[in-house]
Amino acid sequence: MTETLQSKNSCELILALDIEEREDALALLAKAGPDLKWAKIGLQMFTKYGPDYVRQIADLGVNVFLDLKLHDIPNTVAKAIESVGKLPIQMLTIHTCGGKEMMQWAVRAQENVNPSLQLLGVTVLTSMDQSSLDLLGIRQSPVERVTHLAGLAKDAGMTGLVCSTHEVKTIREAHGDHFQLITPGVRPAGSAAGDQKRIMTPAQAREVGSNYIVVGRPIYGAEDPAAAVAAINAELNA
Ligand SMILES: O=c1ccn([C@@H]2O[C@H](COP(=O)(O)O)[C@@H](O)[C@H]2O)c(=O)[nH]1
Repeated sequence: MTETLQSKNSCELILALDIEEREDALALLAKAGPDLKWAKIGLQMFTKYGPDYVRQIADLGVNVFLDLKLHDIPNTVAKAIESVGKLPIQMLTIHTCGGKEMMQWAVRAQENVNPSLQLLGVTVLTSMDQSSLDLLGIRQSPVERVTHLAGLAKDAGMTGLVCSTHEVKTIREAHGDHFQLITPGVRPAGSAAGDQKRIMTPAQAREVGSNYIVVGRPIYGAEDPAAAVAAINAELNA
């Protein structure tokens, strides 16, 4: 599938495939049908099934977001991007808290290996709140921290971020449409938050200006995952 990155006014669903077995993930994608255009492969499935699994998912015709959250010294991150950047993926994550130099090396590696790959900088994980930052000794609120990391990411040449829906407006005010904003921690009304702390519904995410929402458990844990996908898409397109 040839992907087109979203404009500011539209918001698209990415399904997080944090599923135990490869066959179950493939069956879920088959059931979701053409309404689902993006699948996210994270550490759980990539560490178990590797690059061949990425190719298998891409062969189904969905765009692939490889969520490896790379965080290491600049050279190591750049080399990892040179490796996975050759896979049929449209998005890849690194951690912005790896620093400006790490992000600069990452951007250079991405531009060399796959110029159309959207590199995304993870800011403050959506599972964290003020008390999580306090425990780390970070004297900033989540929104202050995300805003600071967004500025660093922009200076390093990054054009995509992973943040929570709670920071989208602030980032848009500061940087306009510079960034593609991908927001996990999205929960349809009535769904369990689980470990997610900074959450909103799909409709609220679209309203604040997210380009993409990432949803996992409320879909693959639902009795009818295809219906859950349809309901979220209906909310995003209302
Ligand atoms: O800040 C972040 C960055 C990444 N994630 C990932 O998104 C999904 C969310 O899954 P749910 O089941 O909908 O909670 C998961 O793969 C995370 O690794 C995130 O949640 N927050």
